[in-house]
Amino acid sequence: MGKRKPEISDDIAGDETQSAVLDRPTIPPVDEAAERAALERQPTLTKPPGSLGRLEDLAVALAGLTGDDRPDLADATVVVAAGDHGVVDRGVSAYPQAATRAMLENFLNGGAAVNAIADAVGAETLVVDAGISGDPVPDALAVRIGAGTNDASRGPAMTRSDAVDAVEAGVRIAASEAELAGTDVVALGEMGIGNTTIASAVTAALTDASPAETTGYGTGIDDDELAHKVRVVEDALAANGIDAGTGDSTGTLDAGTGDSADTHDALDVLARVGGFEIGVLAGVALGSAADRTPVVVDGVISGAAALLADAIDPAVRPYLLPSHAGAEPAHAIQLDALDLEPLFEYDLRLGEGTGACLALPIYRAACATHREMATFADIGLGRDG
Ligand SMILES: Cc1cc2ncn([C@H]3O[C@H](COP(=O)(O)O)[C@@H](O)[C@H]3O)c2cc1C
Ligand SMILES: O=C(O)c1cccnc1
Repeated sequence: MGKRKPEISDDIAGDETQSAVLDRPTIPPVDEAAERAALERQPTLTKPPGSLGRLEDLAVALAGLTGDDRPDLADATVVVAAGDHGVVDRGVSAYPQAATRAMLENFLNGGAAVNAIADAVGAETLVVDAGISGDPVPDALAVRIGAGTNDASRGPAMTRSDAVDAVEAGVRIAASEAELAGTDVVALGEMGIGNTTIASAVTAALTDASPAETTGYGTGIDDDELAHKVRVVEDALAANGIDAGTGDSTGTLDAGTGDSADTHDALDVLARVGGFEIGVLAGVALGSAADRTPVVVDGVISGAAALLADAIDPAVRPYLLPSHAGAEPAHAIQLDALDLEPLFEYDLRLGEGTGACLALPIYRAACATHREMATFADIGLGRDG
């Protein structure tokens, strides 16, 4: 068919299956016995049945996924993964790329919004350099896949082996005693100028939504810039042989690399239109789920990571927990695709893990009521008095 190979890497569209190339542990199914025990405990607690609303459902779900019929989410960590994006060359953000590095340093100094919210809700912050441009930032956990990705609007953002490395780095962070192992709940956060463009492209590649439906204002561009950003997302899909808005792999060849993508292969999508921090967060989600640790999704970028994790292994799905409904249009599309009902809407459009951290007190309260409340038997009260 006269295809040319992608310029960046010949192995990017390799025919290995995802499970064959990714080194990661198996994700266990939900523990039905723990879930049943929690469900049976709920009506014994000193409140009219159902009166704690969704907190009751959350407690039962958390029992099933942690395998503990009285779950406790005492130790929480927000993982803030940073990466840079070549697509910023196309003028898609209101801010310069230098903001990624400056904010990474800000996270390490405790000065960002996510630091303040994590402190307020009692969560640790783990700052990860997944591949920002320039030199490594001292004190960040360095799993640098590269110094920023290539411009996805002109061809693959990274090689397939970079995509595998990014996801595996996240899996290792989840398994590491020094980092996430032993944490009761993980919140996903990120930083990377240009990454709402990338999240929009990933969402259009993995769902049936079009770039016009998945693309939003990000850090605050104007309407003309938004129209341009939509075109850049369209370019990214076209340059990578991804049919926009079909959620399907394409037979149509693009003008750019001449190679068609397999949108059923999440690693291929990550390689072509993704980012290093998004791959690392997908790996954190897969690795945490393998450990029965719930993973709270934040805004549109961690939402893209969650979509990728789910496409790599649908067994991750029960471990993904929603937080807020964000302002970026792709976010609602992602949550819908993952069947996640947001807990609240607070007009957040920041990322970093801020919304995911804000949700932690709700999840903790669901567990605390379930675990700590007295039963009707304890207080000697029956329905009939
Ligand atoms: C100072 C500052 C702090 C941030 N914290 C998160 N983001 C958010 O904005 C970026 C994505 O938006 P876009 O795609 O429009 O560049 C990401 O870094 C995201 O985490 C920030 C952005 C800025 C400028
Ligand atoms: O909704 C988000 O997560 C978001 C929006 C704008 C910029 N960064 C993140």
